[in-house]
Amino acid sequence: MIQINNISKEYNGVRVIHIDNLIINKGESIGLVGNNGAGKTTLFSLMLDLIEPTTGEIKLNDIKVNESEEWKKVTTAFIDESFLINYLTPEEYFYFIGDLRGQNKASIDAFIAQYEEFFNGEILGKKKYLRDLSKGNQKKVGIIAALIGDPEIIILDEPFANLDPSTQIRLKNLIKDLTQNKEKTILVSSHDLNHTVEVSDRIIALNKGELVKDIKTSTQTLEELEQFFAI
Ligand SMILES: Nc1ncnc2c1ncn2[C@@H]1O[C@H](COP(=O)(O)OP(=O)(O)OP(=O)(O)O)[C@@H](O)[C@H]1O
Repeated sequence: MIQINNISKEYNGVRVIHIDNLIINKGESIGLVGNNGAGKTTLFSLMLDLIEPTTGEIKLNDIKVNESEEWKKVTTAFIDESFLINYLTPEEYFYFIGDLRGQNKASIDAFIAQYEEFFNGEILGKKKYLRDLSKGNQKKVGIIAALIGDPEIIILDEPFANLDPSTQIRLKNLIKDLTQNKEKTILVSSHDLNHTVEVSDRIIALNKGELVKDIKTSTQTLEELEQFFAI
């Protein structure tokens, strides 16, 4: 469960996000939408204790993220390529993350073998450093590495961006599989309203740092969002 209380962040006196109260329950799959600069990445960064809030607090499974590291045992994220280690190959990076999450090499080999199709023959066994992969392929590595160790809370910032159409479809299926048994809490931000609606059971929209929509996904949601963003 994620609890957000009176969270705000200011830069040089300018408030870029403010959310009074928001609760995300275990098992929910959240799509976070909003125009450029709406505050999506800022919200994720606050949840992951990557930046200090100006006011308020965020709790992941009842743990205040800026007071203890315990939430890291159940939480994972891929925000951007700064989460990667550029001088490692994909395999070395997967083993490194596996090591952090108590997984041995054999279990990582078995884990990454499941994603052969997602990697589309461009990631494994190539002996390329992560810095030399295309942006889309770096993203594929980051997303799959984020899933190592079966974390309960998964935060993905714009996972569809830079991915080719085949991979976008595979990623949608992957997210749907992850959410199916309602054991995981998944937050995905995206500018693609179609994708977001398809993989999320609840949509949260930000506008200029304020929460302006919080709706259960239904057959009308895509149209509602398109109308909202058409203004
Ligand atoms: N370090 C910083 N210093 C000053 N302003 C910042 C800083 N980081 C973010 N901001 C501002 O906070 C606001 C929200 O940015 P954020 O990256 O969270 O938006 P976003 O919704 O993720 O946008 P996008 O869709 O373009 O990725 C923007 O106005 C941005 O310029």
